[in-house]
Amino acid sequence: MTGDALRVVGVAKRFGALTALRDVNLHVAKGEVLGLIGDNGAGKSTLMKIICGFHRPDAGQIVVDGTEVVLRSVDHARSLGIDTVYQDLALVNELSVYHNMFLNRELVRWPLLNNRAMRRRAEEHLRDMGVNLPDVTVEVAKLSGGQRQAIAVARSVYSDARILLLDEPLAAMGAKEGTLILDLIRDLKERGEVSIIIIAHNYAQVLDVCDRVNLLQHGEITFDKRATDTSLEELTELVVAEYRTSRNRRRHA
Ligand SMILES: Nc1ncnc2c1ncn2[C@@H]1O[C@H](COP(=O)(O)OP(=O)(O)OP(=O)(O)O)[C@@H](O)[C@H]1O
Repeated sequence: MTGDALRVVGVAKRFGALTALRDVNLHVAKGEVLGLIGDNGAGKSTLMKIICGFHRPDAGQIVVDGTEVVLRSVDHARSLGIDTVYQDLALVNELSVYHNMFLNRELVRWPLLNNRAMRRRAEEHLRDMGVNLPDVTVEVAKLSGGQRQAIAVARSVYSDARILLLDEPLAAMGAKEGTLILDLIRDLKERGEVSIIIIAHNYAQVLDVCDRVNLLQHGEITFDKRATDTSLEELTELVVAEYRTSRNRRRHA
């Protein structure tokens, strides 16, 4: 399909004797938000790690903006605009919000860090993205999980990420914090510049914020529908049916 920011074509990945991904085909259009769901162990994280350059696939292609790429590392993927936001690893807790925003790309007024400029730009960017923090000089450790996640997403967008991978962005978050992240994702969607893949187990939230939903099962995408064409009942039934099948398989093994 033309206009896709990312296409994954026939991707397979084995870990020794275990086949984690068999033949994954997936696409995300520019500005689209795709929800990736699937049972525990279905291979969702493995797929994300391939897309962000951490794992090399054993077969298949990754196509970014219509060009096939061989991702050599996470940094290489990042240089192509693919970035992942992990729940816990995203930020350095001991540093301030604005230092985190500029981590590894600090603004310098030789021979010193240009703290004032970093602080001002961090404030502007966070405000622009609708992330309202009273003070960007505060240590990240003092913020809530939702605020930390929002800063991590804002940082990726600031560093020109065009394909953002969010692995369980709402896990272990209260309703208020989850709302902060969902609002941020909606805001990014409205701007239409960043394509987002979200792994999530909460299907109501997936339907709320995603344009399309893919189900990963037995190392393949077995379901691909627009969020408006499916329902919480259908998604729940798919996963329950999968659970029953695998339980029966285990019983008869
Ligand atoms: N580095 C690894 N070495 C060996 N096996 C692995 C490795 N990473 C993942 N696996 C295996 O690959 C399969 C898919 O794992 P993966 O973490 O991708 O699933 P998942 O869908 O993200 O699961 P969950 O929802 O529980 O996080 C599992 O059987 C897992 O044990």
